[in-house]
Amino acid sequence: MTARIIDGKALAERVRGEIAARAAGLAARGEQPCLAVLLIGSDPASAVYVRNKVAGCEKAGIRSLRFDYPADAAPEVVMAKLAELNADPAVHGILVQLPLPLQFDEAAVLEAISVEKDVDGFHAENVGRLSQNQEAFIPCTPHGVMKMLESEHVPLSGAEAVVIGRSNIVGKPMAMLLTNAGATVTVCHSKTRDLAFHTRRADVLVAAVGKPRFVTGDLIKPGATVIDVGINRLPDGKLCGDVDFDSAAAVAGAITPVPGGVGPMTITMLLENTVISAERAARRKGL
Ligand SMILES: NC(=O)C1=CN([C@@H]2O[C@H](COP(=O)(O)OP(=O)(O)OC[C@H]3O[C@@H](n4cnc5c(N)ncnc54)[C@H](OP(=O)(O)O)[C@@H]3O)[C@@H](O)[C@H]2O)C=CC1
Ligand SMILES: Nc1nc(=O)c2c([nH]1)NC[C@@H]1CN(c3ccc(C(=O)N[C@@H](CCC(=O)O)C(=O)O)cc3)C=[N+]21
Repeated sequence: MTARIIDGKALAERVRGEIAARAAGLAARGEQPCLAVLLIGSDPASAVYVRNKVAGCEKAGIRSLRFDYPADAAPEVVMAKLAELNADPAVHGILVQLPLPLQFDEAAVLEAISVEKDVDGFHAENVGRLSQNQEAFIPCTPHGVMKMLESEHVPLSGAEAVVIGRSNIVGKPMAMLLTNAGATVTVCHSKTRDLAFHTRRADVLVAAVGKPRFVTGDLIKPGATVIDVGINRLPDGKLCGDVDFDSAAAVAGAITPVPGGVGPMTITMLLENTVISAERAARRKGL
């Protein structure tokens, strides 16, 4: 068996077309969507992602503001900028690229972003809303995964879903969304005693581990849908996922590639959240 490849890039293109149309409609009413991105430090991977986000905005007709700070920036300076952006009615979304340098209290920075502009969905209030299945900004990576599962008509109600990884930005919100969709969810992590026992039962397996080619074919149930969130840069400069693509594709029913899978959908969901925020602002102003 060879797995069907889930083309995240193609889906992202399609969804971005719809987002661009909504952005154009907003601009015509005088409310052009605008995303502010803050990058602190000079991590090369973060710089690439931020560049991709800004480019994605531009193509969709979303204005972007970029603020770069040195790695030794004072937290007060960044907090003051966040306060300014919170108060700026022309700004609809604010994103602080993670990870942050050590002098920053990450939770405090995320809390300092206004809930209405928290297009990453990392503010505690949005996290709480998601856990209660209330309307909230949903973190972009797991949201993108849900869109991919939806577009592939992968049944989730009653399905066994296994997420490897329990981070705040991927694993936990992923588990929450799958739970809300009716799956029976198991969250695995570095302390999990028998990983294969869990993963081999998964109809839907999401890998967010941060280890290149960690999930091999022998961990996968035949016919399962495998979602590879991992982005790992190999010594030769090539990008690879957390899933060993070749051995996995021989067992799985469907699989996402890296690159061209979850990554492009992550940025798409960021653009969508920014447009949603701008639509709410326009409605408040009666536009
Ligand atoms: N495509 C995209 O848009 C995005 C991709 N990523 C990528 O996804 C991956 C995960 O990101 P992120 O969640 O931020 O990473 P983290 O490092 O925060 O989390 C990794 C998780 O994997 C678990 N883990 C580590 N080793 C093992 C192991 N041997 N067995 C089982 N579980 C293990 C950790 O467990 P423990 O908690 O016990 O330490 C942790 O929960 C990375 O490759 C990252 O680059 C991230 C964000 C967006
Ligand atoms: N506040 C915050 N929000 C984030 O959403 C966030 C973050 N911090 N920190 C880091 C992770 C990582 N992340 C990615 C986004 C796009 C691609 C992406 O576009 N990937 C392309 C390839 C990119 C390349 O060529 O390097 C692909 O998979 O096809 C990858 C990873 C968002 N993150």
